[in-house]
Amino acid sequence: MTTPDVRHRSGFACFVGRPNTGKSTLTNALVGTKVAITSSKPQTTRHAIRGIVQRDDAQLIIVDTPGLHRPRTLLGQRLNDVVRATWSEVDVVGFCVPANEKIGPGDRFIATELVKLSHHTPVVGVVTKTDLASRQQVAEQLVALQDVMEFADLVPVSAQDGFQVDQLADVLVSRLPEGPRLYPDGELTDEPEATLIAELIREAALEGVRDELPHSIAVLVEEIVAREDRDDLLDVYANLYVERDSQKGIVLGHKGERLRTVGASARRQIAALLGSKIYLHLHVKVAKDWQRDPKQLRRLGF
Ligand SMILES: Nc1nc2c(ncn2[C@@H]2O[C@H](COP(=O)(O)OP(=O)(O)OP(=O)(O)O)[C@@H](O)[C@H]2O)c(=O)[nH]1
Repeated sequence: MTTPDVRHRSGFACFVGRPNTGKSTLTNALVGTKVAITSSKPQTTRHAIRGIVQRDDAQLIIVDTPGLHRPRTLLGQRLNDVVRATWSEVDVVGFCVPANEKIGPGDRFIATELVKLSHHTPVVGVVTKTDLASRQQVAEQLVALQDVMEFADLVPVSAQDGFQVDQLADVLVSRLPEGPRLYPDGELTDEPEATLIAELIREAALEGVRDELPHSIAVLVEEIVAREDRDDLLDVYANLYVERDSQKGIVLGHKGERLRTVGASARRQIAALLGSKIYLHLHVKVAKDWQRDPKQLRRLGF
């Protein structure tokens, strides 16, 4: 229960950083196993919700961002625009740098971008994977990180052994505005995995084409099976349904390139969700006017 002298806070956070810096693992450590059903997300964010930290005094919603890349193509630039838009929509950003790796050009590139928004969105420096470094190394990394940009706060954590995970939650929560829960309790879910996976794929597929295909994509996970003779690999079979042939083209992209990107992005998230390597078999199908056909709708899980 919220005590009268502590005001309830709620809002959004995202973690940014080079690939492999521990963002997903940290999100999972903060959130536990509860995942939000993104189809019921509040209108305040257009981005995939990775999880919700639910406390008596706060609700912290962690959203996902695709990685920021040095743009080489127009698509790369567009993607980066999406990333920046997300960063400026959240209440607090966590910039993740692992304790056991030297800060490099990739980190500095991200920092240059973060500095631009740090006057209106607080950026917390997060030194991750502290269990892989000595105390001395962690201390040095904190100092080195401070040289990269000015942070609202600095927190070393290990998602692996739980070191300072609660403290990080406190720091992030302290940066949220006062406000009521954005999700009622009931919307945190232990949804069947297939529903969550379908939602992750749908979100990935909508990224960047939401305006063109706002409500025209549905995803059905047909099967999740363990690969024979392997205990570390799951095959996930999913179909992505659109209403018209023209929409199929949009989803596939030139020579199927867009679908491959969508698949790769969804695969990473599904792997994080299931804690296993996965192979995603993703196919696009046209289900004519599925939004108006109750039979189709039921089949697609609506
Ligand atoms: N020892 C240790 N390993 C960690 C920790 N956090 C993450 N890892 C490992 O580091 C690797 C990358 O972690 P992820 O959470 O996937 O990193 P990410 O930043 O989300 O990666 P991308 O999705 O590629 O951007 C995985 O093998 C994790 O198991 C930690 O606190 N300690």
